[in-house]
Amino acid sequence: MKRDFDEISDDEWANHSFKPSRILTTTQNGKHKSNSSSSSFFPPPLESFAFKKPQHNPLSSGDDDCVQVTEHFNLEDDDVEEEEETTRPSAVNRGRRFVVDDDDEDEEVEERENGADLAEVYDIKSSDDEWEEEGLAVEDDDLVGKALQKCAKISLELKRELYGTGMTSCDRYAEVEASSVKIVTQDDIDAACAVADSGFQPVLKPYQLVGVNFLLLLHRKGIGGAILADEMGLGKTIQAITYLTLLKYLHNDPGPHLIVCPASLLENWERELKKWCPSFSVLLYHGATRSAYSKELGSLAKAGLPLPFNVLLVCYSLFERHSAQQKDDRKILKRWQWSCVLMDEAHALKDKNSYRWKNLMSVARNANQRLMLTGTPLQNDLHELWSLLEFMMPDLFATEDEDLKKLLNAEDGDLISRMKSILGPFILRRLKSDVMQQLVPKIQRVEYVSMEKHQDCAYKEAIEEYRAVSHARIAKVSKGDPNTIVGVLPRRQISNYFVQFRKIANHPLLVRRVYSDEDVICFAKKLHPKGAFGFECTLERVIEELKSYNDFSIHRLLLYHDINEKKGILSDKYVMLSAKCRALAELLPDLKKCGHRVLIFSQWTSMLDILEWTLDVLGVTYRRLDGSTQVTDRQAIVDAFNNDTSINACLLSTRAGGQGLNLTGADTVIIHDLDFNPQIDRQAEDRCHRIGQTKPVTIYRLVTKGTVDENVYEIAKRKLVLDAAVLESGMEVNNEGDTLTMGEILSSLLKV
Ligand SMILES: Nc1ncnc2c1ncn2[C@@H]1O[C@H](COP(=O)(O)OP(=O)(O)OP(=O)(O)O)[C@@H](O)[C@H]1O
Repeated sequence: MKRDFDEISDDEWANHSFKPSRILTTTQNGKHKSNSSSSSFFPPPLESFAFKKPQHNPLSSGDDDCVQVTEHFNLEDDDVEEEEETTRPSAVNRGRRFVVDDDDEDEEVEERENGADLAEVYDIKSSDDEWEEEGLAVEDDDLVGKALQKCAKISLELKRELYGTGMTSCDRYAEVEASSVKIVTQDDIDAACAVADSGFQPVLKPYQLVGVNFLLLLHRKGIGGAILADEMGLGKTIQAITYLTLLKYLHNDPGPHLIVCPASLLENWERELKKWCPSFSVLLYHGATRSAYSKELGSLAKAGLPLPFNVLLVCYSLFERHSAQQKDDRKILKRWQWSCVLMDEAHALKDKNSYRWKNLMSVARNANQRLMLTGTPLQNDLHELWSLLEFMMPDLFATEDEDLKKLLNAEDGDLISRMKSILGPFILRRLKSDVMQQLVPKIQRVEYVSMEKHQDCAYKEAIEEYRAVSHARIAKVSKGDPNTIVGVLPRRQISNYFVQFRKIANHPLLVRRVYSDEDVICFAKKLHPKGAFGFECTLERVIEELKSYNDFSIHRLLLYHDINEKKGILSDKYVMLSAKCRALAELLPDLKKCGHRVLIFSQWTSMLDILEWTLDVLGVTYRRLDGSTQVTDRQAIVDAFNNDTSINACLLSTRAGGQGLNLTGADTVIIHDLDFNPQIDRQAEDRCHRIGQTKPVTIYRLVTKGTVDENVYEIAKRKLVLDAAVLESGMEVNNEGDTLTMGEILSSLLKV
């Protein structure tokens, strides 16, 4: 079957976490006890964190903007694709900020400003006996426990610093508005950000000021990583930019900083940097001009000259591909000692085995600090969260992937509380409900829609077809339960069936049912002489290709080639064959009449095509943004939508349009098809529920009744329980209800 769900690759589907890794069982007598509550555990005294203004104001010196090229300059640096990159000793040692590796005492350690590495400062133990004394001994195979040991002292010290001695058991920094740590105040920010001739005066909200202090605190303590995980739209970008400004102002550190973000956000970052820190020079390293800059940067590096900018802004794709140009780019990036490598939407690093993770790590490992911004740090499971931790602090969290995977799949209440303790010192997360009482309300609605005859028949036919195929297969290979396909059908096939059911639940035109094989042969005969598939293509090949098309794709092809005979181009009534499109037909005109403006998200571009048709039929004006939209056009589309109230709607693919964009021109979000990963949908809904929104926001989730849509919704809800349990204080996992795997769902659907 031809792939027509462009936003999701086959690999992604195959690896999609449908597994119910979060059947959460709270152990009654958990083998491991959380160490964070150990009261017999007193860390060594720390230096004072009191804020001192520098004697010398770095802003007054023009030369301070110049940044030295690292001396570890190696033109022959290999890219990470060449296998053992991440374990190469030189890469590990070069920029190493602290060492906690128990048995490698000879490691070369770069001394910190205050003359000691973190392992020394926090007196991290090297032998089991010493841990035993502290009541923190763990078994050899307890990977989480080991990491917890390493974090415990850092954690306690930082918590004490933030909360005072009475509150060391607090799990997160959310409530630190009353924090005793005030390294900087708004006055300091005024002084640091003041630029002559600029009418703009940045004023941080109180919790944002806390966020900046949190980052400065970790920096002062020489902690090489941090995760700023405030909910979407609370201003992480602004806090990060202010922090970088203060590094220059307080610590005479003008960079260079490397900022990595999704392509859609490059322009927004450039704009916010210009607005909030106009004194920084920023180089956007992307698109056509990149190769020109690449040569220039390469020459600068070769000549050992300082970089002429404070911030280099790049997108994640630079770390994903294997083209010669991208390999060259990465080699160049590795040559500089970055002060801060900042990753926006850092959940993009949830897969430690991806090229993106490894390539970016090979650049970021040497940085003084790896700062991650994400409103959704916990995506599908704890294993993915660990990938983020390992990226942030490789020395602390690196471990054998396979062992960890097994361990973190066995999620339970005790493990979750231990993960909370591990995260404690490094993560700052505030929820909108915590800090922005004045933020407009968000109303959640789930619309269960009912299929009518055509769609219902299509769904039932698909069940019959797949049931017959899978039963034949089961009969052939298995003598076991005839009603389970798990372990009998290949995973990919289960996944394909599931996708087919999801498609029909979304729109029946996403499969071929209207056009028969005879129709297809007839169309092929018309299309072949027109060279629709190239003039060298044989008629047989055209027929074969067309047979793999869905109804909508054939309709579009006929439309394009103007072939409109009997049962040719479909009439508008076909677009209303889906329950969801009919729901839109009811909802959108009303919303338009009341002046509401709407964001409509789908995971599939082919579905967005059908939605365009639907909106045309309904007379709703719209813009569209998906993965195929030129990066240079994306901000213009966002601006056009936000500023032009005559545009009623914006169609977005959940992947390309769901992250980072500010679309406060809308006050309504429709999630047309839900993702298994609820964080993806959360990201999408917060495009308009954010600072700057003045109207209450309504979120509609469309779920087709009696289809796998309902299972996807259940799985997504369950995953949010884990998210709240790990990242929110006071929330606990519960054992109510099991989450089925995709295979189990299909088994029950296909059983006789
Ligand atoms: N203190 C402030 N004063 C004025 N505007 C602000 C302030 N803080 C944030 N904003 C504005 O609020 C909007 C949301 O901020 P931002 O994009 O930084 O949020 P975010 O947390 O990074 O969101 P996401 O997770 O969706 O990327 C932006 O338009 C930003 O300019």
